[in-house]
Formats: sequence, C-alpha cells, structure tokens
Amino acid sequence: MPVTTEVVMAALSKVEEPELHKDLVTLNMVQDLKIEGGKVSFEIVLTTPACPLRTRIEKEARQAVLEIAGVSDVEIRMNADVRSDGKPRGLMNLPVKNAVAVASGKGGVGKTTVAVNLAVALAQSGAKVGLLDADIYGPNVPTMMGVDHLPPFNDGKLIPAETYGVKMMSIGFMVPPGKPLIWRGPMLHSAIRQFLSDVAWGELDYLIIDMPPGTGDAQLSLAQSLPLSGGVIVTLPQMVSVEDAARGLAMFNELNVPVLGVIENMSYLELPDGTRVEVFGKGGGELLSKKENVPFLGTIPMDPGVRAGGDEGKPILVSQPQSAPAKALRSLAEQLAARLSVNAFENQPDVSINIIG
Ligand SMILES: Nc1ncnc2c1ncn2[C@@H]1O[C@H](COP(=O)(O)OP(=O)(O)OP(=O)(O)O)[C@@H](O)[C@H]1O
Repeated sequence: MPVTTEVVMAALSKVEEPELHKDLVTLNMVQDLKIEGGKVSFEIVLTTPACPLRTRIEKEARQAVLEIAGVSDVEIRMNADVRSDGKPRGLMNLPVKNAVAVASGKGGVGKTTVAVNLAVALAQSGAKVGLLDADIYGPNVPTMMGVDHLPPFNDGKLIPAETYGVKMMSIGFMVPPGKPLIWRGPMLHSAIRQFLSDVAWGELDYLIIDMPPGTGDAQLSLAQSLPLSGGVIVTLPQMVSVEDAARGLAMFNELNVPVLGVIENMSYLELPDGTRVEVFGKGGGELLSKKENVPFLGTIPMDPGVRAGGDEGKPILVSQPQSAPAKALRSLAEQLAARLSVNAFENQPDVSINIIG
C-alpha cells in the first residue's frame, strides 16, 4: 500500500506537544509534507526556537511516521514561529509578539544580570530579541552588554544598539555618566513612552524589560504604556529577599500583569572540590512560589564568571556558554519561552500559528 498524506497526518495527530497538550496536526505544526515512495519529509514549526522539548517532539514524530508500513526514511526539519500573546502594544502598536518584565523587590539581587542573559539566550536560540533597560535609577545594561553608544538616528527614530544578536536601548545612553538620575512622575512617564514609541525596534519575538528595583511609579508607567505578556521576579534564597520579592509579585497582580514565575539567583557557590556553600541561605525562591501559587522557574548558581561577564560586557552565555550558570540561564530562558507559548495559546486557542504583519 502506498504511503499517503492522510496516513502520515493521522500518525502525527497522535504525537502530542507536551506543553500545549494538543497534537502536532491540530496545532498546525506540521508543514511542507512531501512523500516520495517510502521517503517522508516535513517541517515541524515549533512555537518558539527556545523550545525545551524540541528533541523529544522530533523523536516522537519520527518514531510515529517510521511505524507506518512502507515508510523507509523520515526527514524532519525543525523550525519555529513564535506565537504572539495577541495584545496590542501601546500607542504605536509595536510589532512585538511578547513583552516580559524582569523585576525584583529590591536592588542587588541580579535582576539586570538575569534580564541580560535571558535576552542573550533567547537570541542564541534563533529568536528576534530586544532588551529595554527601564532601570532608570541604575541603567547597567549597556555595561553588561559591552556597548557605550547608540548608532546614529535614522528617520527621526532612535536606533537600538545591537550586540550578541540582541537589540538594546537604555536610559544610560541619554545621560552623562556619573550624573545622578532624579526623576519626577511626568518626566519618567514620558521617558518610558519615548523608549517605546521613538525607537525603531522592528519586529521582535521577545522584548525583555529590565525594570527598576522596587515597586513604584516607573513600573506603573511601563505597565500602562505597554501591555505586558507577563513578569518574572528575581530573588535571592534568603528570607528577607523573599519578602521583598513578594511585594514585587503583589505589584504585578495590582497592575494585572500575569506572573510567569520566580527565578532564584545566587542559590549556591560551588567550590572546586564540588562542595556547595549556600551563601544566601536556601529554598527561598521555591517557598515564595508555593506560598504565592506561581511557577518556580529555577535557580542560578553564584559564580565569579557571571560577575566578570557583567563587568566585561560579555554575558556568561557568550564568555563561558558551557559553564553551570550559563546552562541554568539557558534552561530558564527555555522555561520562560515555553510558558509564553502556553499563555499565548490559552489566550487565543483558535489561532494556531500567529504571524505578525
Ligand atoms: N549568579 C551570580 N553569580 C555571581 N555574581 C552575580 C550573579 N548574579 C549577579 N551577580 C553580580 O551581582 C551584582 C548585582 O547584580 P545586578 O546588577 O544584576 O543586580 P540588580 O538586581 O539588577 O541590581 P540593581 O537593581 O541595583 O541594578 C553584579 O555585580 C553582578 O555581576
């Protein structure tokens, strides 16, 4: 019996996308199916290039098709088309499929480090990524990304700097170094709006926003100016930090920003003999996520390479991509991308693949 499109699609309709809990055919993920005798080839279009289950999906699809009588060879090309959460992005309707705020209850917990590395990890996976440094009190993103100036204006628009595949904009480019940044409400609001309306971001799969620490005017302004797909809270394992982070979560709730999860930074320091020292205590991130009933995305170890990467403008995902903290950050970026895909799907279940433009 010859192998037909119907038989192949029927086999693939038994393969489930494990996060979305629907099969590949229903999700319209199977494209460009070709059959030549016993040879079957097709493309699987994932909902994010940072899909943590990419290998599993490919393996299960291959197995399902190989089980069809008469199939001798299966060629699968893996591709991705990031889903949008479907929210219009502010006055300018920016072509940004997902916007994610990275926040913390207070300063110094590694919020900027996490935002920078999440952006780089998503870009390394193949996504189109922007990074907005909205930390108006301490704009450190340019230093951590190793950039000290913007390209010239074009067509009256600010052009974002681009490094490590990430488009980046920061208030740090607008003010003389070392000058204290004192913001009043209306000025703050207009600066944030300018970042969104006067910057030529272009099409983005993910815009990562490094929020100022704390819970105040800037956060409110941002959430009002740009509907967010969700927010991530960074905390240390210690209890004081967890209490601050809980305030950050309350802020997201008040602003109607869906909480994507909690990230625990500097969870332990691993010594050369393998011993782990819990410098800032233990388990705060998980405790917070249980108490507040929000997802726990994972932990990042403390590592001198992370600090050095920030100081040298070369994020650890670039300087030491195989190190333990780089692996942890990559996995966090994948968890985040997967959650965004699930949320986008739940918001618009009838839109299988959502393309901007
Ligand atoms: N996992 C880590 N291991 C080692 N050092 C880290 C780690 N995460 C962050 N750091 C370092 O801790 C310091 C604070 O980090 P960062 O500036 O990212 O924090 P922040 O929460 O954004 O602070 P602020 O809100 O004050 O800007 C930096 O020197 C950074 O390099």
